[in-house]
Amino acid sequence: MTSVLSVASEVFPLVKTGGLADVTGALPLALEPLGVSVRTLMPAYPSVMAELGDAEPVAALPDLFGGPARILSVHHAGLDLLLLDAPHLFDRPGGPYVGPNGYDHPDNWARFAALGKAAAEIGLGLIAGYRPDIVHAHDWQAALAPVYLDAAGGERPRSIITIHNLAFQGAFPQTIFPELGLPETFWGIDGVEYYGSVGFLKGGLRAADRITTVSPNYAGEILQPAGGMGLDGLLRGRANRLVGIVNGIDTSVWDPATDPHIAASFTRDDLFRRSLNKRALEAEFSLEEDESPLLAVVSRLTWQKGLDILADCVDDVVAAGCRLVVVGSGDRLLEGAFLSGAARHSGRVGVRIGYDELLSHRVQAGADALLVPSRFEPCGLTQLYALRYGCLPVVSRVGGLADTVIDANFAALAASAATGIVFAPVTREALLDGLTRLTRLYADAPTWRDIQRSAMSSDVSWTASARRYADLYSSLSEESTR
Ligand SMILES: Nc1ncnc2c1ncn2[C@@H]1O[C@H](COP(=O)(O)OP(=O)(O)O[C@H]2O[C@H](CO)[C@@H](O)[C@H](O)[C@H]2O)[C@@H](O)[C@H]1O
Repeated sequence: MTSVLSVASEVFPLVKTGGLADVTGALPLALEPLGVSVRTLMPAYPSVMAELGDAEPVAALPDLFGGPARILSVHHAGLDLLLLDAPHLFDRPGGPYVGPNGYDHPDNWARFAALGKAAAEIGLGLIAGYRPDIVHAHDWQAALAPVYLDAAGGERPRSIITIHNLAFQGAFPQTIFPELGLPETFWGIDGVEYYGSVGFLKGGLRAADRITTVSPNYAGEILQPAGGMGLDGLLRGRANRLVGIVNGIDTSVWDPATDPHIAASFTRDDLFRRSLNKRALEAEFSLEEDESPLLAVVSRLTWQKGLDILADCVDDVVAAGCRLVVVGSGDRLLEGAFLSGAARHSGRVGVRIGYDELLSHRVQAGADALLVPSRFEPCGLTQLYALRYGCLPVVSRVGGLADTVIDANFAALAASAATGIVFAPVTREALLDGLTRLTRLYADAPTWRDIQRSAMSSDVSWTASARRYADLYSSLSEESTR
């Protein structure tokens, strides 16, 4: 049995701001039947302590970046959790990364260096009777775990870092370097130094024994200057250590046949029941009730997601006879652009600014198509939920979107393989062209239903990808420490 310590700043269902949490919450469950036992280390934020504060203390770190910390152990939602209880770093209002004023917590460097340091200490035997074979760090917040393991030298677990989003690199001023407690030699190109700053992700990518990212196509894109966000040189140098494994989704949480959060359950064999969800969604967003295509967005509203391009097209979408619902939050200008679109087109466009997990289920169940015009997308999960719910994804041909959606071109339609619309490049013209193709297909009801059935038959589960992680873990744990 391979033993893995997974390290992340967010884990579904406890704390989620995006797709990272879905992955760190679901992957351990998919690995268990494959003989991989995963313990997950995450910060004990106030909401986590409120729910699980009576967890059992299993280790102490008397001085972790300016205060005492404990490691608590608890089982929750099928996960074997280790909580990093460090009140001086995590017991405060706000979100995991941002304070109530909307700005990053000023000591984020210490908060997440502490997460990496605690992970390394656990990897090296801090908890009596527990010594993982692998420490698997997710994104910049956990990226110092491989660095501290590397710095410790000697016998140590193997390390993996997974890039969920290269845009967030955890860069901090050089002045914090002495506080990290790393050897002087780690200030340099082979350590955490990145153009004169401390780069958490950069350090993790340098130190980890393996690097993974969340789709094969994105693994290729980040080796190019256009997709590498300044790290492509380093990544090219380590390309033989890099692998792309496409994300899955938790198909028990996202199952239209049993979903308790939608108006009417349905399967690929009784798709007519789906229209009850469409009616419910129209009512919820005060939209006119009709049979025109109902398009949807569920997303962080950011440049990455290309939603400024969609915001520019709202009038065209309505002119083409479609309706649109948008659920999301983020960039204030984008929020305003969609809200003003809704004000201009009352009854045709509905917008909900905010984050609402259950509403996202109702949208996937009721909308006809989900729009994901991302400029870059390491994998993307919403298009996977959409496939599962017969809500046809309209995606740009980038990253994991290109790996997971089969465009309804002539050949794919003839082979009954199409599962959505894929457009390129990421421009207003190409998006509108994709939407024109969509409305034509929608008008042809039998073809539309065929595509929905193919979409719903796509394997979006974790099964195949969990196997790939299990194989990676077992081959890596057999390698000896450098
Ligand atoms: N307003 C809202 N209300 C409710 N739910 C909302 C919401 N806004 C977003 N969500 C949910 O948040 C998640 C977003 O996941 P994505 O994978 O699509 O993107 P994200 O950029 O966060 O993740 C990063 O990490 C993941 C995981 O590896 C990669 O798939 C992705 O490409 C990468 O950018 C989905 O579960 C979605 O339903």
